[in-house]
Amino acid sequence: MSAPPMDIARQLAPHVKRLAGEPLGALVRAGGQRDAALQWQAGTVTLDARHQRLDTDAMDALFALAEARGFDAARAALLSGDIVNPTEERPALHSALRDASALKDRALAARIEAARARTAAFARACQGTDAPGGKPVTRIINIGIGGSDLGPRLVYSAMKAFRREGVDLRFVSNLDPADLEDAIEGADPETTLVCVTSKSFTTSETLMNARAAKAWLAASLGEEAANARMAAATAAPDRAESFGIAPARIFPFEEGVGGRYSFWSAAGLCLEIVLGPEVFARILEGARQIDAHFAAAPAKDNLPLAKALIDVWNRAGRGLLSRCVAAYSTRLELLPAYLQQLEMESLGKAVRLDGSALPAHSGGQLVWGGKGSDVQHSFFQWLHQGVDEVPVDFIAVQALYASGDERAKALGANLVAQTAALLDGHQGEGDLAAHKTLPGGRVSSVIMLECLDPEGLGALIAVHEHKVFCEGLIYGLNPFDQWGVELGKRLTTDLLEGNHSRFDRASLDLARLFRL
Ligand SMILES: O=P(O)(O)OC[C@H]1O[C@](O)(CO)[C@@H](O)[C@@H]1O
Repeated sequence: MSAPPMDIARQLAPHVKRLAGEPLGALVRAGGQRDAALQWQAGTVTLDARHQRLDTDAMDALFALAEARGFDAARAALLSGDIVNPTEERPALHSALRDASALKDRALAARIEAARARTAAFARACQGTDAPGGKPVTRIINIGIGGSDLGPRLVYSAMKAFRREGVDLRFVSNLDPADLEDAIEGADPETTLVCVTSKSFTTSETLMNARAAKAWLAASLGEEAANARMAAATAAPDRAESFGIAPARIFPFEEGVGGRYSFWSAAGLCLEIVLGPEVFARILEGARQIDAHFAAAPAKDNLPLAKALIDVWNRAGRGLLSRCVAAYSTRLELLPAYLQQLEMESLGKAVRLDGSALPAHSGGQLVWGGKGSDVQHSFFQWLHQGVDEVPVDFIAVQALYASGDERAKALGANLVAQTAALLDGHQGEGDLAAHKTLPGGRVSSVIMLECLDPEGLGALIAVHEHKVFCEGLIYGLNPFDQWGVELGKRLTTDLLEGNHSRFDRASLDLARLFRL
């Protein structure tokens, strides 16, 4: 990561200028080498970027950026467990959680493997009379926020079809008491397990909710039995113990596991219980296959790198701030929210690792989106006829659309229709021609899974994790820290403790209304 900063926009400018004048439809229909150069495959995931305003020369220029930034060495450093998060002096261990064999630090690898065996054993115990309350767990409540919530939430929502019979998982993240009220609805405290998931075990939302959940358990079972139904997943086991959770039910993970990359670790404990260790292992295996592709594929064949470069092209080259993710699958409806944290917390930085400022129109994109085809009836109007161009990532599941169900087939047809409408637009006619015209020329990519099984889900998430790493590398920023979230936490504490001196009048008026 020590390569010097680059003026990405200047290097891409000749290609951006050359391609800006081309009608996108004509560029796409030219076919030839361009077709092959804009499609990638990694295991069961494919990326089709033929609807991007790109050609082979522009792609070559993008791959040259990756080479100039030392892609090969940076990738090796990530996967072998070197310090790739220098502002916190940590490695980034999410790939090692899938397969620790590439780690240089063998003691660390052994710890990761032992931690996995322990969570799997606990998950199995929860299925029978070895469960904390002596009866199989029927309700798991995961209490966590940010990465300690969004990962487990996405995976559970995507993998509902694989959950074990007789057990349900609910999530509590927000401080609104309604979160916990919903999570305990219909639950039997006797057979409920509360998993407190917090890397730091200092996050105030999580700790307050954990206290409230414990009080709910204690109200019907008493203090001791309530404690027995509390488990923790954390990188700070001492703090979890001080909180009152018994060491036997504290499942540690490494400091080098970032919060938004953490569900592969013990932070996925709630998933391992509700899905069973075997299904959880299959999710890891899908991710491991992408890790193997990312590790071995040459730059030009490397799907996560190619996706990163396409996003750099649109952001730094073409100046497009945001990217829309439209997942054409109900099971993947939480993917946009998950990617929002993964990408925006990782790449929402304005300084490079060397402390120099990033130029305008660079750094992470504003990521937003939703579930197709629903979003066609909400914000797609803006994508088709609004003033701004926004690249769209269509997330597709081949086996779903080809399943023979006529609704699923129509869902696939909707996806294809939208990519075509964005590309070609439509020339309106008659008096209202101007209103009925869609300009077209709007870019999109399709990221397709063969099938949304545990392996497919793991692969899809790992592709995005490595993509984010590559973008961080190209921009020269650290995708693994998140200092920007700290100030708000401190100010909240100030308000709750009555330290009002640094607040402005409007803020204090609000504080008074809220009785702070
Ligand atoms: O797991 P923890 O330490 O409770 O943190 C929760 C979340 O808070 C953040 O630190 C900041 O929002 C995220 O990075 C993290 O996922």
